[in-house]
Amino acid sequence: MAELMESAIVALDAEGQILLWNRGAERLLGFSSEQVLGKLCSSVIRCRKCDVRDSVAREGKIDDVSVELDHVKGGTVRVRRSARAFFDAQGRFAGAIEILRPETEPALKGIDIQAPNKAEVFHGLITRDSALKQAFQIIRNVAETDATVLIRGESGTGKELVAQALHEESHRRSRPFLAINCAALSASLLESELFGHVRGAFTGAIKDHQGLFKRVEGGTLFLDEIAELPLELQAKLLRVLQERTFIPVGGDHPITVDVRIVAATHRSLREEVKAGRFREDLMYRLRVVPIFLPPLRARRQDIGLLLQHFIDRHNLHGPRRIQSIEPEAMRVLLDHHWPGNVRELQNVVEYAFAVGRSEILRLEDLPPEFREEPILPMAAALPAAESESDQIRRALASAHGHIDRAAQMLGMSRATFWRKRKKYGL
Ligand SMILES: Nc1ncnc2c1ncn2[C@@H]1O[C@H](COP(=O)(O)OP(=O)(O)OP(=O)(O)O)[C@@H](O)[C@H]1O
Repeated sequence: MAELMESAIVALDAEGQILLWNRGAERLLGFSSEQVLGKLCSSVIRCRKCDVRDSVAREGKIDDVSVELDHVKGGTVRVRRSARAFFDAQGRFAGAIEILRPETEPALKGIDIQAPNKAEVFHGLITRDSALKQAFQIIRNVAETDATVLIRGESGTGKELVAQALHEESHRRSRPFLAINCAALSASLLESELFGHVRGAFTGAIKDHQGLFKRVEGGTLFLDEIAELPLELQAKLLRVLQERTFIPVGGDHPITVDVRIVAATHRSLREEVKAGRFREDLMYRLRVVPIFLPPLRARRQDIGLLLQHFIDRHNLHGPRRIQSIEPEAMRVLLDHHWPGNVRELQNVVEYAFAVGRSEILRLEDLPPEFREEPILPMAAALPAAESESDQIRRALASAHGHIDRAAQMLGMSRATFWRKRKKYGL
């Protein structure tokens, strides 16, 4: 208890007005309670890039998020912020209580994040899995460097969240984080999107267009599905990595940029190099620090944890509450192959909330593929009335997450299949 009294504790209402400011907060940031009570937190401690309150309202809590706050003497203090929301009688977000710890202090007692099988929360990623916890540690270690990071993992394993975590943990956190999917655009559009173009570079280029590399200056650029980057653009990316310069489409002089690249792939780049589709020199440049995210089926202990997490989130906001999971439904969920990983699990919970009516999550509240194992040899075998999203879901389940095979089953190109999957959140 004495320790809690020493911690910096702050309470805010839904608008961000400061309701409570204890002695610990006075010591940490230098402002007296008289100076801050009743004022807007954004005008006093001016959190850098602080969307923390939005997250608390949405998620009900945040754990150990790194933020930068103003100190009374000028300058800033980097703190780790944990918060719990409180709600009014109608269930509306009414404010939050926060605990702030200086960045250098060890984690809160009682949250022993290193112990095996204990859940660890890291920038929105939750896990009990030791391989994923190791990945978090690598992220913490390399975040402050400018080393290029290559994240490998199946779709829905949290690659984009990891890239964001790297950005948030790095000195670039107050600069932009931008992401692009290299599989979603044609080569020429992708080139223009990445590097920009000058007026008159091609028909329709009526004015200069700033590319992502320029817009992200000082920050982090996340290149998802990097294995799909066309060969001609690979040379251009290599140049950015080696010389920190690029030439916009149609331009005639190089532009210098300071950008950290984080790339991700669900394929082995080594295999792509062997097949002649990816430049070996670029692979080495990109995978200075490789981070592997295991699929959900390889970390079964996370299934229950994530189910609970997503159910809690819905319980907090929606009209319906789920208090327990029927044993048969739980068995099916634990046995599932999870080709779409955490994203798929998130969607299954959403489906169950939309379809079910009781406080118990039952087998019949799960999507159809959980009730009968799908056998899907060809697109022709699909029931005519099935929606496109259901077709994609079934194809993915049948192909055990193999994107190429699933796309082939539905007679789609990889890129089209990918786009549709993203559209339906599968
Ligand atoms: N460990 C985790 N804990 C909580 N949520 C997670 C976790 N991993 C992923 N998610 C959630 O799952 C969804 C998919 O994550 P994300 O977009 O980062 O995956 P991805 O690997 O980048 O997928 P894709 O390759 O298909 O773009 C997001 O809503 C994310 O918040």
